[in-house]
Amino acid sequence: MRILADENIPLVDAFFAEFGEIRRMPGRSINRAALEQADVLLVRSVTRVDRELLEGSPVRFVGTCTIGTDHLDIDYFEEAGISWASAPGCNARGVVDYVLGSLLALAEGEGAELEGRRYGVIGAGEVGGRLVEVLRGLGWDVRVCDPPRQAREVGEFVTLEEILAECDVISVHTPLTLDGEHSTFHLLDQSRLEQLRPGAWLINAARGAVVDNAALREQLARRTDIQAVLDVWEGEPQVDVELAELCWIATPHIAGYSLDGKLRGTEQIYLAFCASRGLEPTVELAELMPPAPLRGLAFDASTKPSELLEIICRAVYDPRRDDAAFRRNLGTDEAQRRVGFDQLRKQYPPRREIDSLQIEITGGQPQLEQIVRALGATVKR
Ligand SMILES: NC(=O)c1ccc[n+]([C@@H]2O[C@H](COP(=O)([O-])OP(=O)(O)OC[C@H]3O[C@@H](n4cnc5c(N)ncnc54)[C@H](O)[C@@H]3O)[C@@H](O)[C@H]2O)c1
Ligand SMILES: O=C(O)[C@H](O)[C@H](O)COP(=O)(O)O
Repeated sequence: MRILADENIPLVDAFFAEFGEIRRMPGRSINRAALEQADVLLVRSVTRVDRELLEGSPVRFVGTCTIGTDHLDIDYFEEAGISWASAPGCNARGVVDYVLGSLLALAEGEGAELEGRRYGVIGAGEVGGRLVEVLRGLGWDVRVCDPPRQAREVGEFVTLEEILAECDVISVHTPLTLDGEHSTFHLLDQSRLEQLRPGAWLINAARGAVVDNAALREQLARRTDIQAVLDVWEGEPQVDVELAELCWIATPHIAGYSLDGKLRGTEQIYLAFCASRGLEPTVELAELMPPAPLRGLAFDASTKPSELLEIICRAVYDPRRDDAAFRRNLGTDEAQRRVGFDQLRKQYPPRREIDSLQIEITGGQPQLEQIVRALGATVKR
């Protein structure tokens, strides 16, 4: 079997070498010619995989080691009988850690208290659902807008208009969809952005085009009270420099780039591939995952709740590090900025996830232990 893989898929050899010869390429360079000799195509989000790319090729399995599927033409795969798989939820925790780190940075910069604000989560699936759980676990006031879920389940959902009118912090976690009843292309367009509350914070770590970037740039330029955190950009790797400069945190689509999340993405595609061929999986991620450099932290009962939250989150990940690197790249010329965007992602330093930490609180303290549990970490006894 001939496998063509994006060069940025980690552990591709460990999981796929037993099935045949693996060829690697930059994801943005994968083309029809490269696929003439491929039965299996493994991609990330930067490769558009559709009829134009695949028609006439021997490819019979497409796996994307990502949560998002907006770069795949799934209707075409089904019409052409091509098996496919994505990696739902693989890096959702990394995005939650990114949002927490961004909230801490915003709170510090704006001199605001996080617990006094009202949170609106738009799209409560793998990422948004976990985020809601964490924020509510911290005892914060959270509203959820998810019309597709609302149509299927009983739950406490609100409309997008209510989120805009009532929430001080809005975090967007929908897929990018271009059509259908709940299409999300420019879900936050000019008229909705105009409805942001005074002092609102907007976070988008979903897909760039869910927020109208030009309209957001205009809002941020006009209203100095609102703040934005953007990890994803319309037209990336191209970035609207003026918009990026107006953001509180700006990063090159790395919110979900925890090492754990990336490796789980490869594992999930391996498992899906085995299932599609009726094969018994033989490789286990647990045996390949390197130990985390930071296993645990210890506090005493005098620690303030806000300090505990800040120390735990920042010990694992602080998005200001990625923001600083991203801004250095903004200063280069346009061609270099696009290359730099991809390079920052390709050379991303290993980052682990908050929920792998063991936290000891000597003397016990129920409020502190509740924060640890809300973050998904373990209280060490
Ligand atoms: N920045 C990153 O590194 C990164 C990492 C992981 C995922 N993502 C992106 O985050 C997004 C969410 O991922 P996920 O795994 O949670 O997806 P998911 O499919 O599990 O959840 C998406 C949720 O959005 C809801 N939704 C759909 N249309 C909506 C609408 N119009 N209004 C409100 N809600 C709507 C769905 O019902 C669903 O519950 C995707 O766009 C994904 O590509 C980005
Ligand atoms: O959809 C996802 O899983 C994320 O957006 C993921 O972080 C994308 O990473 P990429 O495939 O672009 O490396």
